[in-house]
Amino acid sequence: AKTRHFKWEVENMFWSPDCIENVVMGINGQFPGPTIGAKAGDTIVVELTNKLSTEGVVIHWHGIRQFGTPWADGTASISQCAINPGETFVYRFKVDKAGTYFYHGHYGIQRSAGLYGSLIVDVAEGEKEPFHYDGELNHLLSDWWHQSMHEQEVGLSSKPFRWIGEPQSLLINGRGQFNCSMAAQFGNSSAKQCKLRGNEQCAPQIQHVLPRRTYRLRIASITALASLNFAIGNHKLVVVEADGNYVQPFSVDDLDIYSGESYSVLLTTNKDPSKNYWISVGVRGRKPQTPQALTILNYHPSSASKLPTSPPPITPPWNDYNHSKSFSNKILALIGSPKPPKNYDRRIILLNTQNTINGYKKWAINNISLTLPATPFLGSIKYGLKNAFDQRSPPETFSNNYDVMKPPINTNSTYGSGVYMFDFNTTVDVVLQNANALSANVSEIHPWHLHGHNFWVLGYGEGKFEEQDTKKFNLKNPSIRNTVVVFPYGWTALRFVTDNPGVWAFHCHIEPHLHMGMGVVFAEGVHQIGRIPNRALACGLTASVFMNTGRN
Ligand SMILES: O=C1O[C@H]([C@@H](O)CO)C(O)=C1O
Repeated sequence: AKTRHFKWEVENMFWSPDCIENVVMGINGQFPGPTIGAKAGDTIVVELTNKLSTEGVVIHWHGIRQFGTPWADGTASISQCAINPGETFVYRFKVDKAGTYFYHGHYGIQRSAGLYGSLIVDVAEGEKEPFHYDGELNHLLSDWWHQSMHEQEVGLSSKPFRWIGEPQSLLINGRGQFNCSMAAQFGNSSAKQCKLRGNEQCAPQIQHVLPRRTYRLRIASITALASLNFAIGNHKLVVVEADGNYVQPFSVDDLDIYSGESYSVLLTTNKDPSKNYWISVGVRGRKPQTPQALTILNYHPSSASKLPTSPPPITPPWNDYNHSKSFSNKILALIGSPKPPKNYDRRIILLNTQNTINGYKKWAINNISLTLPATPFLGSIKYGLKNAFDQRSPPETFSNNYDVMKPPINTNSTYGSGVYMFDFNTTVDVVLQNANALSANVSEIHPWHLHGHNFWVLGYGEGKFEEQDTKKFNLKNPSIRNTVVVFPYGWTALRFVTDNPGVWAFHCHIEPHLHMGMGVVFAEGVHQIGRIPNRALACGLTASVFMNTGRN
């Protein structure tokens, strides 16, 4: 195993992700940030210098569990203090599991500013994947607004509330076309045909393939809001990996991907090699106002500038949830994958609701809207600093007479920063319960992401979760993931083992929703954690501890 060293500088810079110039948060002058490639067992060292000059920064390594390094999880207020302008923080962690991962900002809504990139972990030297491929192609998917991150944030925190709206563009590897369409000549767009030379920042990255080969397509979604559908014209996709875990292979025409998820699919280049084919990405789950993102699958030796001969694949209708559910239900663990424990030690039911607090629009979990404290939980729990956050345990469930199918009768909610404290090495079941939002007949999609862990997806259901639903839990071959969707008016059940000492965020991966309070904090085994680097905790009340004792 190797140690891979990187020196990164985070800075704001002018960039044209969708052919319109904006400001993006880049790394070393690049947007998206550099792709990290590694092998399972390697140690990654990123010396991150904040060159933003007016705000702090942190980076979360999404899908990396941080066994033994909980201070490197990159969550401001949870695992570390934000890195101040001019300061450098060293992230050092092991990538123990092969898979398709990514990294992104986890402070304020910096992910919406474009602070993200890919992290790809191959199997260790001498090891083999359980499938064969000749080459691989990476697709990091995101959504993009012309309004700046700061304008978006102020809108979300204002009274009256100003919603960010739907994205202006979808980006594939940081590239989209706002004022033109690659497929305008096929008549399904009001935009004019793109006349790109190819060297523009917004020019699509053409994916080049050889005929009669098998490719591994890595697809990851780092969107701030949009749920996406990925398809390639005339080609089937065989799903083999989800969030760094192997799945029982199955074939689809298109796949839904929610923010925070990743997949690998196998593509066989067995179509007419004298043609090129569309790679398309469209919006699902919210009424779209954003055109499809397009790029081209270019078969050798066809010219890369040759457009496909037919229109791009049609994205399934945004509200065809049966299509989405059918896809989710097909995702099962590869035979031989670790199975969940048969029983759980503790079950928490988390109801998500849209609420108001003093007229501000928020999201709440069991009627508590998460606010992050000034002192990172990792330090305040370890040092027993009781003034640092709410000491009361957050509720384990919600009122039995709450009607999840109707808007809340009382929209009021409260702020909170309590922590679910779990006994070490126990089995926890979480049931995510969706509900009607503030407006009647609206319930939204929420992809939930757990830090520090993978979990088993035991099942999905409609309406309110009932005890008898546990009979339908899949304990035989549930998929293993770190992000899972909760469908409108439905519930999702998952199970995990508290085997990783640390403090871990569990939250909706929609960036504005997390910012509006849609998350909870889990902690386990914090007292077993050894020395935490001072740099991680040199803020808030933990800074005072260091000043008084001279050491951590
Ligand atoms: O959090 C959200 O707020 C808006 C809407 O509910 C109120 O404007 C929306 O679509 C969200 O997802």
